[in-house]
Amino acid sequence: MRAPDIPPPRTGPPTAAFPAPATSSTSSTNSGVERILRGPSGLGTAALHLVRNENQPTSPAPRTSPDDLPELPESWDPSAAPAEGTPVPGLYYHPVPEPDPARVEEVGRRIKAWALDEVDLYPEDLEDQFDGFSVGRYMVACHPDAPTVEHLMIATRLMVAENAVDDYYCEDLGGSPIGLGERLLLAHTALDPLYTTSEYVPPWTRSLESDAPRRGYRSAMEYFVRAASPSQADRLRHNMARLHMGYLAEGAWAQEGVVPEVWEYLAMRQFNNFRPCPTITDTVGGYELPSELHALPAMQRVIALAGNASTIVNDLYSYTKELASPGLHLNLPVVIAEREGMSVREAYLKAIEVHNELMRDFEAEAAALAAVCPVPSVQRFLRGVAAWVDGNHYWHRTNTYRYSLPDFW
Ligand SMILES: CC(C)=CCC/C(C)=C(\C)COP(=O)(O)OP(=O)(O)O
Ligand SMILES: [Mg+2]
Repeated sequence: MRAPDIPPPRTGPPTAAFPAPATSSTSSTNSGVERILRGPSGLGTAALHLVRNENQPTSPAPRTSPDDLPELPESWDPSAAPAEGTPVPGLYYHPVPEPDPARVEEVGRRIKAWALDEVDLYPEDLEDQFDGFSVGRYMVACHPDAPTVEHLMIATRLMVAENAVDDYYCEDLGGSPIGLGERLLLAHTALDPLYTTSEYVPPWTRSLESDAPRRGYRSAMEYFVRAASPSQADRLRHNMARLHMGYLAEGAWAQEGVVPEVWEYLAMRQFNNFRPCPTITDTVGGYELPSELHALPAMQRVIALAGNASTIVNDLYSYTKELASPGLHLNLPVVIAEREGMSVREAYLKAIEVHNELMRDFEAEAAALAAVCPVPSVQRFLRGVAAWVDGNHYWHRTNTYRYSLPDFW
C-alpha cells in the first residue's frame, strides 16, 4: 500500500521561503526545482514517495485512506458498500474509498438546481441522462480534501458546464465539426472576457445567455473566479483554451474522415483532455499552488501525464459507447487498430498498456518532484492530482449507466 509513504499535508507556513519565479528554462527537473527552492535543505526528502516501491505487488493498492488525506468529512464511512462496475482487466489503477454519501447527495441536489433552474442547461427530458452522469459521486470521489460542499460545487459546476459544451457543440446533443471553431471561440469569451468598445459590449453580454454551453461556462466561471486567485483563474483559462484546441483537431479529423497516426491522436488527446479538472484541485481544496511552482517544467510534466492517463481511462471505458455512436468515433483502441493493423481486441489491450505506462510515468515523475520540493502546497497539490486520477477511474468504473466494457475477456 502506497499511502503511508505520503506524508500528510502540513498546515502553517512553509519552512522554506517561497521562491522567486524561475527566470530561465531548466536543464533538468531537479536543477530547476532546486533553483526555485534555493536548495532542498531543511526537510528530509526520503519519505516523500508517491509511487510504489519496486518490489511491491502489481495488484491495485488503495492510494487513499482516512489517514493520508486531509480534512475528511465527518460522515466518512470506509465500510460503505462498494459501488458496482468492473475494472478494465489489467488496468493499473488505485481503488478509492467510497465517496461520502452525504456529500454526494448534497452536491447532487445543488448541481441539479444549478443546471436545471439557474442556468437552464438541459431540458427536462434529459433529466435522466443528467442523473445518470452521477456528477456528485464523481466530484466527491475526485476531491476528498475539499473543505466544504461549496468548494466541491466549484468543481462540479465546471465539470457539468464542460460536458455540456462537449455534448452540445461536439457530440451527442447536436454537436458537429461544422462551425465548431466559431462556437468554441465565442463560448471561450464566457471564460476569458471580451474587452472592447462600449458599443459592442451589450451584444457580447447578451450572447453569453444565448445558448446552454455559454450560460454554463459563464456561471461556472463566475463562481470559480470568486474562489480562485487571479493566477488560478488564469491557469484555468489556459487549460480551457488547450481543451478547445483539442476539440478542434478532433473535429477536423472527423470532418475529413481522417484517422490520425497513433502519436498524433495522443497529441490531440493531450489537449482534448481532463486536464482542467485536476488542475483546480488547489482551489477546490481551499489553498493555492503558487503560479511559479505550477509553471515548473517538472510540475507541467506531472500534470500532463496525469491528464493523459485519466483521459485514456475514458477511451477504454467509453469504447463500447463510442462504437455505438454514429460515424467513426476516434479513441485510442480504434486508432491503434486502424493504424497499426491489429484486431480490435489486440488494439484495446495495447491501449491498456499505453495507459499503464502513462500512469506509472505520472507516479514516478510526481514522486521525483515531491522528493526535491518539500513545499506544503506542492506536496498537497501532487496528492490532490493523484486523488483526482484515482477518483476519475472510480467514476468511470462505477458509471454503468454510461459505460460498459467490451467482451474481450
Ligand atoms: C470535463 C472535461 C474537461 C472534459 C474534457 C474532455 C472530455 C469530454 C473528455 C476527456 C471525456 O472524453 P469523451 O468526450 O470521450 O467523453 P465520453 O466518452 O463521451 O464520456
Ligand atoms: Mg470517450
